[in-house]
Amino acid sequence: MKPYVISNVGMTLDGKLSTVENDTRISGENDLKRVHQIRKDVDAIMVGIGTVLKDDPKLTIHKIPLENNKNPVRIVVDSKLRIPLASRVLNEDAKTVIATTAFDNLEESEKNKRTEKIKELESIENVEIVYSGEDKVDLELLMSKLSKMDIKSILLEGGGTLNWGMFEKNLVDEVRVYVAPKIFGGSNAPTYVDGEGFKTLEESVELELIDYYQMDEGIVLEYFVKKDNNQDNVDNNDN
Ligand SMILES: NC(=O)c1ccc[n+]([C@@H]2O[C@H](COP(=O)([O-])OP(=O)(O)OC[C@H]3O[C@@H](n4cnc5c(N)ncnc54)[C@H](O)[C@@H]3O)[C@@H](O)[C@H]2O)c1
Ligand SMILES: Nc1nc(=O)c(N)c(NC[C@H](O)[C@H](O)[C@H](O)COP(=O)(O)O)[nH]1
Repeated sequence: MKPYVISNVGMTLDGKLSTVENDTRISGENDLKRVHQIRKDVDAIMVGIGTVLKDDPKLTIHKIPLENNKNPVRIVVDSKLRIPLASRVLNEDAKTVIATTAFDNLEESEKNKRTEKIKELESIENVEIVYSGEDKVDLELLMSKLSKMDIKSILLEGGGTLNWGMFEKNLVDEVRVYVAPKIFGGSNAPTYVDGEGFKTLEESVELELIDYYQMDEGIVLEYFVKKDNNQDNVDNNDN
């Protein structure tokens, strides 16, 4: 079994997640409230280390009242443990899982640096480190470990590289995108799904429209990710 994954982004009409200079003012105020409602509905929020380094997000519920809810678990996919200790995502507002990789194949000095960083991270009360794969995080293994940690639903917020990793492994179940009436341009600007890319239509992700509606000055599009049959069988066999 794996957690149910909802991918949500704020995107410009030309598919960008920020400008080339990392201006990320895309969603309007009501859309941010929509995003925080999803945060309230899920067990965890997941981002890649690139997003933490660029945005320093809090990844807590603060645009709508938290009421008696707890903040969702924050998951940062960070294969080389680059996360700065001062990151807001490491504060005491919620539990934080750092998803990283084994590193016994590294040479001595690198190994020592990792061990040092792990000691510093583990000294932070609400931080847990989860190891999956080598070089880059094995996202399928991570999903299975998170499911065993009672994380049954995840809001995947991005960025484009992590979104690619998750789509490539067919780990996304739902897509919700706010499309702003803006054009950022820039072949180097981050897009919704970056990474290697599918080579053929057959390999690509197929979506089934659930709903669409206006929001602020933009429009929200919601889809299910179509799963091919044998993938469903695989999921069932995991039960
Ligand atoms: N507008 C939005 O909704 C939104 C949401 C999130 C991020 N962003 C923007 O996206 C940009 C960050 O995106 P990004 O692509 O640079 O970084 P990212 O946040 O996607 O993090 C990717 C990094 O995660 C690590 N990683 C480890 N294992 C991985 C795996 N198996 N697959 C993929 N990544 C793995 C790697 O270090 C990789 O470089 C920033 O500009 C941020 O503002 C925008
Ligand atoms: N849906 C959405 N619309 C945007 O316009 C935008 N810039 C983000 N960015 C996603 C990123 O993961 C964090 O949502 C923000 O960086 C702010 O996060 P916080 O409020 O600090 O938790 N997400």
